[in-house]
Amino acid sequence: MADFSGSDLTCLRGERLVFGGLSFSAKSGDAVMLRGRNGAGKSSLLRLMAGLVAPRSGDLRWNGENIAEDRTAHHARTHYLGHQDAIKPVLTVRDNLRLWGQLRGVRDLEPAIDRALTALQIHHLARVTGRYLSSGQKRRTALARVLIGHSDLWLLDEPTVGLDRESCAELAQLITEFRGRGGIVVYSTHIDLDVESPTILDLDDFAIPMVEWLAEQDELEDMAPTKRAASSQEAAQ
Ligand SMILES: Nc1ncnc2c1ncn2[C@@H]1O[C@H](COP(=O)(O)OP(=O)(O)OP(=O)(O)O)[C@@H](O)[C@H]1O
Repeated sequence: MADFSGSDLTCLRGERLVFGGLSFSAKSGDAVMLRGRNGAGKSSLLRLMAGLVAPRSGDLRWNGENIAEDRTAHHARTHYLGHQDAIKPVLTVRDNLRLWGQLRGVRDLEPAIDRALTALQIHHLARVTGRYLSSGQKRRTALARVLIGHSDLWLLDEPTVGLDRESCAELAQLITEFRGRGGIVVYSTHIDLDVESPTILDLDDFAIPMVEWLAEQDELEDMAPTKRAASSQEAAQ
């Protein structure tokens, strides 16, 4: 039984504190749905969960171990699907999937690609190059990547964008099957995806009001001379 949790997370993007005091916990078979207004920090949280950026404070743990301790292990167990489909325009759909599988060191790659193409109903597009795909077909190809190779954690940022109603239903079914195999899925969406009883994490509940953010900036500025004094002392020693 796997356990994925975050405690007291604060996220800084650029110079802006996006959210603070955010905690969550998920176990094998769980689904966590992120929601919140535009800019609330759903993508940012997914990037923290993927280990692509570090939280400003707080930590993320997999089976009790901080994911920052072994990023390679965390990347190996995680499939992260961001906003960008990252489909190479000059490669065919099959070659895109093959490249991805090779990068992840997937064994028995060709049958795995066939299964993913079938699951996403894009087998007929296998020989089409990326540049000729519609946005929905690109999204399905990106989702097919998630099915290639073993993973314990799916992090899906707006997976339904560009998908028609039928594809959304198929995605919900793939999520159900993944959960049935003990996977944990965290996803953001602005539309209703038919996923059974997800835990809902509303990022609006963790927004840091501008006034608090400004106070924090003042604190940081006040701290700066102290830090400078400390580092010049350190240099003198
Ligand atoms: N690369 C970046 N550099 C600086 N600030 C960023 C960056 N990316 C996002 N932000 C800021 O971080 C905040 C959170 O953005 P994020 O994309 O995580 O929100 P979101 O909830 O996913 O939004 P949406 O629903 O519009 O996709 C926003 O205020 C945004 O302007």
